[in-house]
Amino acid sequence: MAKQSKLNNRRGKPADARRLQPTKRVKSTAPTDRRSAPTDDEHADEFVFGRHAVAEALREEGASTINKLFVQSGLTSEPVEAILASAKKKKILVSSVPKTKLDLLSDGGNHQGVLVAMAPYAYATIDDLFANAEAAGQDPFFLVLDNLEDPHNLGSILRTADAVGVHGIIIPKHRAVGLTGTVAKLSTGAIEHVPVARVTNLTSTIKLLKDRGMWVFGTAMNGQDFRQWDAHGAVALVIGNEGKGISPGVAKQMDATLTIPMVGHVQSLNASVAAGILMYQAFTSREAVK
Ligand SMILES: C[S@@+](CC[C@H](N)C(=O)[O-])C[C@H]1O[C@@H](n2cnc3c(N)ncnc32)[C@H](O)[C@@H]1O
Repeated sequence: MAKQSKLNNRRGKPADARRLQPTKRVKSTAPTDRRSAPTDDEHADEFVFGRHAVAEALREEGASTINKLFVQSGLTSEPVEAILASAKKKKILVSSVPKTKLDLLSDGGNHQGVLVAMAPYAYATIDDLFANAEAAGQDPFFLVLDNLEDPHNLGSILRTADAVGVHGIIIPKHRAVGLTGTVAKLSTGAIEHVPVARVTNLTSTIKLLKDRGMWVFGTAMNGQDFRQWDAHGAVALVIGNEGKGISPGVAKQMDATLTIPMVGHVQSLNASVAAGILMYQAFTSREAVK
């Protein structure tokens, strides 16, 4: 693709070379109160509950490991206010829920009106992703997942991403599936090798990637045939939500849009299938000698 030479000119300076992989959390902040979750509710599979345990978890862990704080609706007391202030300081999402929800998530435990959902894997930063590429001695190859909701899709995408040497995946913090136990299982170990960064605003993160010299490719039904895609250079591939596709704000940031041609009766492919096909096109073209 002609644009590739432009891409190479725009390439930014990579961050410091430090290989980074998502680390499985082993430290328990509240051994007596932590239990496995009964479901994949709220994209986490471990919960810490009870005022003391939650306060301690908030003190020791950051937004990279705590997915969300749940507080019983209408509960106001000094310890709860302190917990809320601590969550706000660490930019952790807070959700006000009925007591029955906390009863369910804590499996009938003594939650005292507060519970935090913990990510089973720590998230990386954008700098970590660049450092991962640099450590591999390669131009960065990232995936951006625009509000994927299905853990099966994220697990499957991680698995293919590992296979083709993706240096990192970027997901939004809100309204999207994160690194859960289900995702880890479906990734068949790939979650250990592909760093995932979780960001507050995908649009501004994509602007930042472009400022750092990346060429950003969207995916939709009205783009260029993906078989022409030469993914040499620093590239990010954006995959859209299962129902809505790529959101309008993110779509505006794309340097080009790729389409996998379809001749059948359905309107689009499953997100992880499309991601797999596109990742392999990137892999094949990046491997090819120019
Ligand atoms: C199930 S599709 C979303 C369909 C959505 N209704 C739309 O109009 O975009 C989920 C994502 O998979 C990718 N995708 C699916 N089929 C594709 C195709 N034929 N070409 C390119 N990307 C595709 C895109 O990233 C899309 O946003």
